[in-house]
Amino acid sequence: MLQAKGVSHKFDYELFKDINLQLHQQESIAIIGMSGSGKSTLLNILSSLLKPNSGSVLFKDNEIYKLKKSKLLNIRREDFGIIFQAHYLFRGFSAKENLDIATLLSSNEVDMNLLKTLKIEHVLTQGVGELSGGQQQRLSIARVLTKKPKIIFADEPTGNLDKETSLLVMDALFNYIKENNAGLILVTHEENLAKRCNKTYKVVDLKLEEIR
Ligand SMILES: Nc1ncnc2c1ncn2[C@@H]1O[C@H](COP(=O)(O)OP(=O)(O)OP(=O)(O)O)[C@@H](O)[C@H]1O
Repeated sequence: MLQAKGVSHKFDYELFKDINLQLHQQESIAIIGMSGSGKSTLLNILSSLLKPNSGSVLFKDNEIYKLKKSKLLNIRREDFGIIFQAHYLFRGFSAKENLDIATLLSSNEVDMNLLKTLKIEHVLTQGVGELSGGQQQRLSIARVLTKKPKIIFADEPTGNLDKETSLLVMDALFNYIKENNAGLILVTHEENLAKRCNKTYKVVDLKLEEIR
């Protein structure tokens, strides 16, 4: 479904050299590595947000950075679900209104079971500003999943959640990819989360090393 071929990238210094990766349907991949090793940058490259210096990223056999801007935007809007460390909810609107935006853009219904799994079904009428950080994080994840993306790119999705709530979120993500024939690429510092994925790669010396 998603493939990276010979991806290299540098900012002031070289971050990656000739990275190759494949994600299939119903598959989950964890990316781990030292702070500053380039995990978030790689996720940005894979998720259509940052064109690498060289190499290609293919989604369903199309080189995404060679597509017309409008096509790339469509993929980003419809097929890719990107969960950032910082969530971009609309403050001043209620939780439900934030979810409604996703249903309007995708014409999918909000999945009440998902909201229950994430334990946020009871906060729908509250304003975003009244929710705790963890509730906001889970609401932003519910909003991404409501779009029914084919691939979820998640950058430390459980970063500011306690252990129990992290489990809820990861259960929701793993259930989602199974039920929707989707894929997951997860950047995490937490080894126990990485272990739940089908494959784990570590960014070491400009390369991806598979950890078994
Ligand atoms: N837009 C940018 N311009 C210049 N340098 C950047 C840019 N984005 C990231 N970097 C640099 O690239 C390196 C890798 O950053 P990145 O955020 O990808 O690492 P990371 O492994 O995700 O780190 P962490 O685990 O701390 O979140 C860092 O040195 C960072 O300063």
